[in-house]
Amino acid sequence: MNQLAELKNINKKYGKKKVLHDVSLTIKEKQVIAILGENGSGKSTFLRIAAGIERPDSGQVLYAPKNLRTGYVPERFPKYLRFTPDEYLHYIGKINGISEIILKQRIPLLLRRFQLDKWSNRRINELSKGNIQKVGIIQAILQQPELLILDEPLSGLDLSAQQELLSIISELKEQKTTILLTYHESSMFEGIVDQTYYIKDGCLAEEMITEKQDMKLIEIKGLIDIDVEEWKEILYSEKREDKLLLYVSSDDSNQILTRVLTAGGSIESVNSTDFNN
Ligand SMILES: Nc1ncnc2c1ncn2[C@@H]1O[C@H](COP(=O)(O)OP(=O)(O)OP(=O)(O)O)[C@@H](O)[C@H]1O
Repeated sequence: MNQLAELKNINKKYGKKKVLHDVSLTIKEKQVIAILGENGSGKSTFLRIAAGIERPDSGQVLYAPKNLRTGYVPERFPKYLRFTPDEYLHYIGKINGISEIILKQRIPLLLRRFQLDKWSNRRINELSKGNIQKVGIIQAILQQPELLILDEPLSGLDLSAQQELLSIISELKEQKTTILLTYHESSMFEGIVDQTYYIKDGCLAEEMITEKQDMKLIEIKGLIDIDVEEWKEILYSEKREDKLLLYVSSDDSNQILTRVLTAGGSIESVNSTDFNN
């Protein structure tokens, strides 16, 4: 397998906060690599540096070939764009030097593949979160990137949009696109990811333990004034519309359920899940 990119001895600080400490990673072609870690551990920073969008304080990002085509989808794709998906994708395509003839073929095909064709003349700011996320992915794959970087691509989407996006990501893998991504919905990516790394205390380590924690996913509503996310037992939390999704170890779930009820919240559902941490 040929080497596609290499991040060498990357260091990054924000103010006094050291986020990445001497991090190195080799990305080989046709691999799907996951970068996992707790909230705030530096995953997005690492992905932005790998995409060439952010500069490290020291260290090198080397691509082979030098003009490697990279596509990057941020965790939050801008939702206030007043373009239609069609206009926006033409604009991005032109910036990337793709000819009008190719864009006229490729954009309608991608819009159809992502089931966005019926929305292609609506403005992006009028679309649902899932459809905006799909526009974000199309802009990244429009130039057929050799390296696709996805920052929490499923975050904030409902289950059917998540499954649809997952099948598109699997398809890209089958087409031999190299993918670097981060996510929290680990069980959904089983079978897609080839290698997993964790960022902890600024350092990157390859997955050592494949043992999964027995986890519960708790959906709650109605705890507006309490900062539940500060509860130390919560491994990961996510706001989704009016609900809050909490991932906790099964051992802690009863304690968390009691605390939610005591604080006046309502429990919408409790499900078993897995989550590599
Ligand atoms: N532009 C920035 N300016 C200042 N601090 C930043 C900036 N970007 C990130 N940080 C800080 O760097 C740390 C790492 O942030 P980053 O977004 O990379 O983490 P993450 O692992 O992606 O988190 P999450 O899982 O919550 O998305 C955090 O403490 C964050 O507040």
